[in-house]
Amino acid sequence: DTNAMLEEADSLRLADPKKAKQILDDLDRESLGIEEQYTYDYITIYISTFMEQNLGKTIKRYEAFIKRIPDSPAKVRAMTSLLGLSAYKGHWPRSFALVSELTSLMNRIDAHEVEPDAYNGLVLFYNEVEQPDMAISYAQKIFSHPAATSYHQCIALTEQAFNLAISEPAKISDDDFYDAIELCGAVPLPYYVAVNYNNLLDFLIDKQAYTEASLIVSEATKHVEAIDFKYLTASLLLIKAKLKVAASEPEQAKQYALQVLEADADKEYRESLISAYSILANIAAEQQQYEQAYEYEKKHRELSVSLYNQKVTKSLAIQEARFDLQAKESQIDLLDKKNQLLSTESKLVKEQISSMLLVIGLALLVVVMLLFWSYRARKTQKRLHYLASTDHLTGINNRGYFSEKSKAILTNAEKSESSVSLIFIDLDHFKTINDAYGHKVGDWVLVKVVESLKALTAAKGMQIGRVGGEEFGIILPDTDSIAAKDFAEQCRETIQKIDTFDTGSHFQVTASFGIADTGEAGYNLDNLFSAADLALYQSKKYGRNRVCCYQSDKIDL
Ligand SMILES: Nc1nc2c(ncn2[C@@H]2O[C@H](COP(=O)(O)OP(=O)(O)OP(=O)(O)O)[C@@H](O)[C@H]2O)c(=O)[nH]1
Repeated sequence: DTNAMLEEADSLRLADPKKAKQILDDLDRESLGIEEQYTYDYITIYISTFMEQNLGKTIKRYEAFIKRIPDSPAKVRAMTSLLGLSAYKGHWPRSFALVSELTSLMNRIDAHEVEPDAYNGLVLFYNEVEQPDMAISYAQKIFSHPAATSYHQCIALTEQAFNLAISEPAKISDDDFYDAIELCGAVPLPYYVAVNYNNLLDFLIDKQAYTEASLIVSEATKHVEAIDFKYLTASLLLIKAKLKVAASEPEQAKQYALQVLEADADKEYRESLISAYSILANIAAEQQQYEQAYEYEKKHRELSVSLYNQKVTKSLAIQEARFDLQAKESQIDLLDKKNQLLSTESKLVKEQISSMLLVIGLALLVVVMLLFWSYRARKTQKRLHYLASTDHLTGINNRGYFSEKSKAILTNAEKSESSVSLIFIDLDHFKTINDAYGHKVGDWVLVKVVESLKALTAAKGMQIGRVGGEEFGIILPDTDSIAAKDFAEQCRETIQKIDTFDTGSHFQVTASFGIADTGEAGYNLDNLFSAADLALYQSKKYGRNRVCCYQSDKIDL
């Protein structure tokens, strides 16, 4: 199973890099999933750190890898390893930038499984740059992290105890170190067990608990010797020397101090050396070996100055890197704020536009509604006018409106001194039709008569109206009674020809006509109406179905 092989290589990468490499070589990288390929590449670079012993090259590989791959857990791991190497190399600007990139990457993605590794990396980094508070805060993230193993917990406990001993010694006790020793022993991480013993001894000596310290020295020696790491050996020897000084055993103190010088012949761990020279100088002075004391004191001073310079250089570089990063971050912050401002502004503009559109929309709606209302009002007005002016049954003007129109025609005619004629038409024996065939047939006759009259009056400027139940009027502009009489005859004949077949009965429809013109009756409407009425009366009187004209002296038959 390729994934199981990859996991095995991963777990062996620190303990047995050669074996891990062997496993990777046996693996077909292309057969892995994309995330697994990233892990494969990460382990390859990680192993190369040990195999090639060329940190510069490894760092370049990590940088290229980080650039190449997308946000992923493997990227978190690579950045964590790179952070360790960069700090070790004293590349402070890059280290601080990496810390910020790493923490933001972890916020962006779900890197749950690899987070404890990253936190460990951050703890060690803040240790290195002497920011104990930050180291402690990341250690605490590990304690509560569900993916943290006892490996992570061991490192976190060790670093927390170490940093608390520096920043807040009142807050911790021997137990904190013993907890770390127990946990690291169970993993097992013998290196960290030894580190914790040394740290505990330093802590005890700092608070002058010499007896307590003496009791665990032999146990500590066992663990430190098992590791065989120069730095640890030198610090433990120094601890022993300090204890002998405290126990007023200068000869033994001197022996241990001299062993420190031997253990760190390359002068790599100057802090132990400096303290050892200081102890040696004091003892020599007490023993009145002043020349010797002077020599030790000289070495002590030299190393102190050199360490001090080294520390100052490092601290300055760290400060500068932190300052640069802060400056960059505040620049980015400023840019962010500017962008936020811009986006708020554009949002505001958008909102203004949309509220303007809303206002325009509302205005349009109001206009449309007003138009609609006025349209409705006009329609209603028209309808009311129609209802007020029209006869329901026949659809022609009713008496009132017919009179109005006639009046207007007369007024105009009077101005132009032209003739106007009025014809009154009254159906004959209509009551008999109603009585004999029913009211509905009577209605049918009325409609039929109007239809025939309308056909005759159409397009001649004449107006027709229903002036009574079975009585109609026609007003004829520019027409004298002679022409009107001809027209009336036409009407009379048309009515007479109405075929009542559709009613289911056969009967004759006739009408009587009365005509008056302005030449005889004048332009007064009432007079004209009365004159036409009179002529109509004459038609009825002389046998119906005929046309009579009004003449001021006589009625023309
Ligand atoms: N079916 C119907 N009958 C109507 C309508 N309006 C009036 N009438 C009838 O018309 C008849 C008019 O009768 P009269 O005034 O006595 O006149 P006539 O029977 O036509 O006799 P003459 O006019 O003398 O020839 C009445 O019976 C009215 O009820 C209507 O809208 N429909």
